[in-house]
Amino acid sequence: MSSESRTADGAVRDRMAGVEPAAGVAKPDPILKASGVRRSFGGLTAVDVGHLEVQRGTITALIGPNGAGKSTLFNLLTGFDRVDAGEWSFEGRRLNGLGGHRVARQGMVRTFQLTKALTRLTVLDNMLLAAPGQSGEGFVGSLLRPRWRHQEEANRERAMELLARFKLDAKRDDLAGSLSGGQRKLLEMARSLMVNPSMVMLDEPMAGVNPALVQSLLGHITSLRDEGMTVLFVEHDMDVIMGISDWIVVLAQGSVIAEGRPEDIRSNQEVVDAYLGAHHDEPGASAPGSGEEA
Ligand SMILES: Nc1ncnc2c1ncn2[C@@H]1O[C@H](COP(=O)(O)OP(=O)(O)OP(=O)(O)O)[C@@H](O)[C@H]1O
Repeated sequence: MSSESRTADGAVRDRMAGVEPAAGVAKPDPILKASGVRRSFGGLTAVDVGHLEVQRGTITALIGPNGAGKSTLFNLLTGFDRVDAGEWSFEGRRLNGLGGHRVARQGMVRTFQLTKALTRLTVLDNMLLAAPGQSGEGFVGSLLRPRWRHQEEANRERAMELLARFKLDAKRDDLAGSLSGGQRKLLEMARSLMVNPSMVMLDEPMAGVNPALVQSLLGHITSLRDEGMTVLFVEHDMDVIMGISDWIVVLAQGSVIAEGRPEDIRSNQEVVDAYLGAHHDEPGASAPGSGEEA
């Protein structure tokens, strides 16, 4: 770990010092706040979150058993699904009713459990499609061409920078469909950074990734935090969760049942009973339902 990273870790710990490990607890400087967020599918309540705050500049893990509502909560907060009730704000701005693209423009982006890379486009085109203000070029576009050309050049430069950072620059002209599962995850992460977000939400970034790339992905996630971004991620692998998270939020049956630092969560009997079970002490063990593919 670099000394820069140690400093960032320390800074995060200082900011979280004194925060009670309790479900719904207020944070000193929350970037995201949600209250009373509910979503049902027929008779099933998938999400029912009383209150949740995410501290700026942290890596926060959202964990819980299969069907706990983690992906649904991600979808709701990022404008990919509609709440039945509740409200939430990002950087103090209410996000209710905004669709995914508008949420991303506010600085909060997400990746998907199943990567959304467009397999028949090149790696570079996938990046460019995620660029801000990307709307295709119609008749009006052709009139505005000079201004757009400048924007396009800036987007291309940013895309190449990010591809280099994620070691995908040599693959820029390959079809995204030819990438391995792990490389697609890297592409997904790189794409999400095209809009210069202040918060990234990663839905199972390690699922289906071989162990060598897991290390690389972990390094990238830590770097995002060390550069000041806030990371909220869903993950099943307990080693990853305990090793990388500054804070952990536990969801069960749609509600937050516990929050805290990794050591708080490890010793929380309710969480152990509800989720971790016998798995939490076994090195390399994944929690139930991790669905690991590689
Ligand atoms: N579009 C939908 N229609 C009906 N039920 C849904 C829909 N989306 C999610 N659900 C249900 O809502 C509950 C929460 O699902 P969700 O996918 O959010 O859980 P999760 O915690 O992300 O699970 P996993 O760890 O398996 O990905 C589940 O019971 C699921 O079957």
